[in-house]
Amino acid sequence: MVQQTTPPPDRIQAPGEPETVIRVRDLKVAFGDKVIMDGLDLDVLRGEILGFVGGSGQGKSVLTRTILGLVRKRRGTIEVFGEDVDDLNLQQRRVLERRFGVMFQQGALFSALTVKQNIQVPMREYLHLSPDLLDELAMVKLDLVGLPRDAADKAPSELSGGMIKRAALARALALDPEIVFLDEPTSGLDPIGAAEFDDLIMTLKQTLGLTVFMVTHDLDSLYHACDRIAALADKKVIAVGTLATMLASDHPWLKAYFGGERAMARLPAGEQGQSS
Ligand SMILES: Nc1ncnc2c1ncn2[C@@H]1O[C@H](COP(=O)(O)OP(=O)(O)OP(=O)(O)O)[C@@H](O)[C@H]1O
Repeated sequence: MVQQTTPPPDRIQAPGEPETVIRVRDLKVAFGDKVIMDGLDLDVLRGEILGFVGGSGQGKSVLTRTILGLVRKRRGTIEVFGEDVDDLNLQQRRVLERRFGVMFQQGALFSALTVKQNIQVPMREYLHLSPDLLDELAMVKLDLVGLPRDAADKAPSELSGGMIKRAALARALALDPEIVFLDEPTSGLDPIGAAEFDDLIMTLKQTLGLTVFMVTHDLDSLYHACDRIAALADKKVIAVGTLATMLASDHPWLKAYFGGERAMARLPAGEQGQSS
């Protein structure tokens, strides 16, 4: 007989409520005796763009790498698609990895490979396809991110900053992931290029149903592209919610971040009255 177990109250999903695709609880990460996170909780919901903010060196990239299994945690649980990652064997882990796409800071393309070959790196690792099919798939990914097809045979050094970001995104999308992790995707882009990149992410979210975990310092991205924002300070996620939630927070770091002159100047008109 199959034993029925009742999920704990915080796991029961009300009808119509978005699924939690990443669920982090009581996470502790440290390097030696330097504690980076302690008691961190975070939910990422299916189909959302979650903007992740925090001061420099607070651990945003480390959290991403911990969720990806690249940094070992000291304590806590990380569940992805409802599975505790600690319970997965090597094969299950590889299956899970295929559902992730990752775009590291500065694109991190292999400089000795062409754009097409870069996009094909994850495909070669996980799929067994003919060279022709690999080429066709790479072209589909180029189209998807709005790169011209003649970019395929170029070296990363021949691309503009904006094109490098798009190529890196194409590689992150190589395996048709369900969740993409973007580490400061618009850094180094001019405001027009950054806005175009945000539009691309929003379009991909709509058309592919992607869930996006985006570490960013870009206020415009936070205001215009993100469905929710999570803020990291004091080794924890101190607030999570819409921009209005951030603006209403009394936490000193959030007040300084979102209430500062630069942030206020960029605030969408509808939110202007939210912060004092
Ligand atoms: N492998 C490592 N070994 C030791 N310390 C590390 C390691 N990786 C990161 N750290 C430290 O962890 C802290 C958090 O780093 P992290 O790169 O996550 O910050 P961040 O919030 O992403 O910063 P930024 O916004 O500047 O990119 C830093 O103090 C960093 O020096």
